[in-house]
Amino acid sequence: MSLVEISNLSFSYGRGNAPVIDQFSCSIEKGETVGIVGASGNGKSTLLRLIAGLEIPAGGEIRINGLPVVNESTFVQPERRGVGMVFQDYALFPHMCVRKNIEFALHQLPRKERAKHLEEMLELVHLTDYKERYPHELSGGQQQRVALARALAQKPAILLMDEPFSNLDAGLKDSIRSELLTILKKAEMTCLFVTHDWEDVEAISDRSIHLQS
Ligand SMILES: Nc1ncnc2c1ncn2[C@@H]1O[C@H](COP(=O)(O)OP(=O)(O)OP(=O)(O)O)[C@@H](O)[C@H]1O
Repeated sequence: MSLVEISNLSFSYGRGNAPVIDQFSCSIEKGETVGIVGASGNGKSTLLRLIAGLEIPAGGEIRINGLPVVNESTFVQPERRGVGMVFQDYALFPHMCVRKNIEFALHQLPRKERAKHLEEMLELVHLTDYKERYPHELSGGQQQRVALARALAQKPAILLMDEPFSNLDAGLKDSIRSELLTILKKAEMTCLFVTHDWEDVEAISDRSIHLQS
């Protein structure tokens, strides 16, 4: 069974506008890292938002772990889908230190478990020594790792990442890509990410999906 199954998904921004996603279908296996590529504006970010539950499709179905999260009669709220999302700008809370940014994702755990899980996440992304720093005191790559830790902390079934490397300079990209690959494989994570860059696809994905406009 595929972890994510998308069938005949359609979506447009506003009634009467041309569809951004038109009868799109694909499936993703557990543990796979899949890159979504395609021309600018052809709906890559929208597809991630639909899977996360941040947009409602006009038609079609998305199943996660065999259960429908959206179809004509079902809509499962984003926080109940088992989806972690890393946004293009990382969306860290600027007034919270690294520790608090990650703890935010752990609020439903009992205090003791929360502390243990926080330490595990910090170790995974190599930021144990940075936990009291604020986002503006971190490099782009370190901010990306905080966003990743926050998304992974919720133990999502699938991790969605929108242009995860776009804010990094060329020098950082190589090392961050290989670090990310190690983290994903260590966590046995299923991951779907959007990119413009074929080098990202070659570096970290098992395969790619070309989204046609
Ligand atoms: N909130 C919105 N309201 C109206 N139209 C939107 C909205 N968000 C995106 N669009 C339009 O929908 C289309 C798909 O946008 P989307 O961001 O999914 O594309 P993308 O493939 O991720 O683009 P890029 O590669 O440039 O980031 C674009 O034409 C965009 O202008």
